[in-house]
Amino acid sequence: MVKETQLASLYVFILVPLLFLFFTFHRRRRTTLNLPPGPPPLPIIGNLLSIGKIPHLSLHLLSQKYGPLIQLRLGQIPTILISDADNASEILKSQDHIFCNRKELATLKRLSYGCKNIAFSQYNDNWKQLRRLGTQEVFSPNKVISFESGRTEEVDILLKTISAASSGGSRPINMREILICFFNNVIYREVFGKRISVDGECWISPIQNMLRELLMLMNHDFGAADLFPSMGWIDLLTGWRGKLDNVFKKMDSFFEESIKERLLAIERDGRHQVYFLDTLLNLQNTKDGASLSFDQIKAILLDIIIAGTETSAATIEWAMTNLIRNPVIFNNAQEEVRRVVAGKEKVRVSDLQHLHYLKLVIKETLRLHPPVPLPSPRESMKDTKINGYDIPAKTMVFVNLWSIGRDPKYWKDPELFMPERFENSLINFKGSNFELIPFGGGRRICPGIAFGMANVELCFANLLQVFDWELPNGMTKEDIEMGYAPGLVSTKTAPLTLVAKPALNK
Ligand code: HEM
Repeated sequence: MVKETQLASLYVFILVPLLFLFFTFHRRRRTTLNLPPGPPPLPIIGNLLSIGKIPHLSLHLLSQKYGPLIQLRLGQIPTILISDADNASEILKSQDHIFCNRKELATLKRLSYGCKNIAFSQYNDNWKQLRRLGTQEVFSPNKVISFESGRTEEVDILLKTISAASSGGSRPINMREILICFFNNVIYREVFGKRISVDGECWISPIQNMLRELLMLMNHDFGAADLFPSMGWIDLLTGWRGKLDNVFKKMDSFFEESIKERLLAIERDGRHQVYFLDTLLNLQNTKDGASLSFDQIKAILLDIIIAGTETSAATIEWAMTNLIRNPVIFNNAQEEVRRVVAGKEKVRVSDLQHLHYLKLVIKETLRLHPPVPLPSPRESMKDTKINGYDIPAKTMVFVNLWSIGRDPKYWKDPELFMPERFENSLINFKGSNFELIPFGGGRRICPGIAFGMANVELCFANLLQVFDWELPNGMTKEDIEMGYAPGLVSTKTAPLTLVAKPALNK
């Protein structure tokens, strides 16, 4: 057995000098590097206080002061922040092969079966396999088309729910609640082949509460293990780890139950439509050996549910907010929908291709209010340079999509809501124009753009066709608050409340 005195000498004569050499070398290396500018970090916590409650706003202010490429230290993690299109293009296009890794965060790892999903996986074989299968089998254009009738039915239920909730235009309705409920039902139907709730009951369903808890934890509220990897035990003391375990267990048993139910339903009634879950289960035993594990399947279900619901609901809530604040634009959009639909009661999928102005309204909404203003951070996979600055390997990278959409270098009057700015413009949001990247870019660009837009456009067009919208009595457009609530998905501090009257001029 090693004696205590031997251990003490080992510590004093070997470990201490080694640690000293490590830190001296590390510091010297960092000081000889040409690092980007940035606010001076505080001891231990670094620039953590700069993140604030609404990270995309606080970080935007920092970029106004220090520039579009900033260096920060969040706890122990060296970080850079990108806030303009030129640097974003460098990260997401020219050097995408170096920056397409996701930073592994303990919080997200716990919730995603050890990063076995697409969104939080590092750039490794797991991600490559899932992304390939996802693009070919799950998010493909054929799948978008195959859900057309379910999507249409859900829109019809939504319109009835709004009519009932507003009692012919006499009661204001909470747009956020109703939209989140709608998108949950659409996504659940597409995933499991069933609705999540009976009409109007979304907010009291335990599943809905579980999802809200999940999203709150995925907000950029880091656990200690994320920022001080050597001190992850703090999360046990603060109760953070317990909270994660608790939500994870609820989510996992919800997935297990839903999968069991689906398998039973197939056995009982046969399979009339191939839902997302069916596609994933079929990929469990493929001949080419690219089989999915059960954990990977549940992790992808998580991807679809968290990525597909609140993002789409936020897009329409912001679009309606912008319209109600700009009556002329509202009128133009509504007039177009009613002209194209010409006498029909509702907008159908085939009408959407003719709704040119409506699409400009959505594009302008995504520019001003990207639903994911600060996507989950990337990590550099090796030492590199951007604009002459050194970026060491393992640097965490944030790209502020909110700042990019409002950069006066690219956008005239960036704070104004002007869909016409896209008239005769070739700029699209599919990842090739870096001044407009609400879905991100490069290898990790959102694979659900077509799904998201199919649901958003049909729902939004019908809201404009079927109802006339007003602010509740006594409220003017100046009273609409435009502040942001904390959260990974950007929403207004207070939900938009509107009165829906059955349309007169259809
Ligand atoms: C308006 C709706 C949506 C918006 C604004 C949006 C936005 C985004 C953004 C900004 C990212 C991060 C990209 C990056 O890191 O560069 C992302 C990733 C992702 N999105 Fe979406 N999304 C939407 C809808 C959807 C839908 C409907 C689905 C699935 C059905 C989906 C699935 C995903 C997945 C799986 C990823 C992770 C991709 C990866 O890391 O490889 N999204 N999304």
